[in-house]
Amino acid sequence: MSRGGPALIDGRARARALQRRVACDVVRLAELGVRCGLATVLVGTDYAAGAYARRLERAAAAVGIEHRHHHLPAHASRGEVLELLARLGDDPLVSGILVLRPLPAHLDEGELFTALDPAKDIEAVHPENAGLLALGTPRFVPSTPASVFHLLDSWLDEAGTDRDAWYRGSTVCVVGRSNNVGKPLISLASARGATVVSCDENTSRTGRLARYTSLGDVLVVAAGVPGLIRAEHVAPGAVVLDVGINPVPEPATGRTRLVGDVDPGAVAAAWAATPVPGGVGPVTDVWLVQNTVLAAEEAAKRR
Ligand SMILES: Nc1nc(=O)c2c([nH]1)NC[C@@H]1CN(c3ccc(C(=O)N[C@@H](CCC(=O)O)C(=O)O)cc3)C=[N+]21
Repeated sequence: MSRGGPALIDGRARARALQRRVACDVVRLAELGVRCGLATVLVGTDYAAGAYARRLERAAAAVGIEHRHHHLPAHASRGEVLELLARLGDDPLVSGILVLRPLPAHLDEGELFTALDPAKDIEAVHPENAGLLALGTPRFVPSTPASVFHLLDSWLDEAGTDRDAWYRGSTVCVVGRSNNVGKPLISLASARGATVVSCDENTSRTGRLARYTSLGDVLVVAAGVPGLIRAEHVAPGAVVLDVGINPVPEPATGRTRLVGDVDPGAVAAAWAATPVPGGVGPVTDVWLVQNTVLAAEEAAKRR
């Protein structure tokens, strides 16, 4: 390569390849009389959540599965949301349910997640599914952390590495410890036999972030802080995966632009890195649809 710098891991191309596979699965299941349906639930008007619901709408259509979006007002009561979740749980045409985040402050996220039918909980937020994932025996792998490892696994395969041996000899550093991304990433890295380092905002606040991130042969950043990771945080030859999608205003044009948690200059000495946009993000919607198809297949086996 003449350009220098790291190889870019193309999330859009990998998302398209995954989408083709899922579309074939949908056809195969339809021939067996199995139908797949995704239900998304949005309470209120969060912009990012609404935008993600529209992405999922397109992802569902692209593989030929049903999608129904349920939009409740921001003041919807706990009882109204629970009633909707129960109805979706009973609906045989719904195989997967996604409750968009963030929820309005008056709703208890944990209570709603626990009310989901675990067999339809395609983001693994129900305690049973979160527990299975932590034990290393997941029913569903949640889409964002799954996408990170899908990109990483496929990158290692294309590079001709013995993936299992490589993970066992490597350190994966995860920045961010959210329930939906950081914690499942720790479980997935552990399941591959990697040495795992977990940092959160306290590591950064107390000035120790670079000390730990520079240990990572893999550095995954899911902090939601634009440009948090700079060159001094990245080990030469590392693979860097950026989960951040931060909207920042462009004063020149008056528009907003998406930037990651990794400063573009940070990865100059890395082996490979995911861009934002076009890295982890595009794989997530296809993965979620794949989980919806998997849920339908499992439900059919039980009947
Ligand atoms: N329960 C729940 N699960 C979520 O996963 C969830 C959520 N709630 N609430 C909203 C956020 C937001 N989110 C995005 C995922 C992918 C892109 C994405 O693919 N972005 C493109 C760029 C799109 C553009 O350029 O506008 C990219 O990264 O290349 C964006 C946003 C998932 N979220």
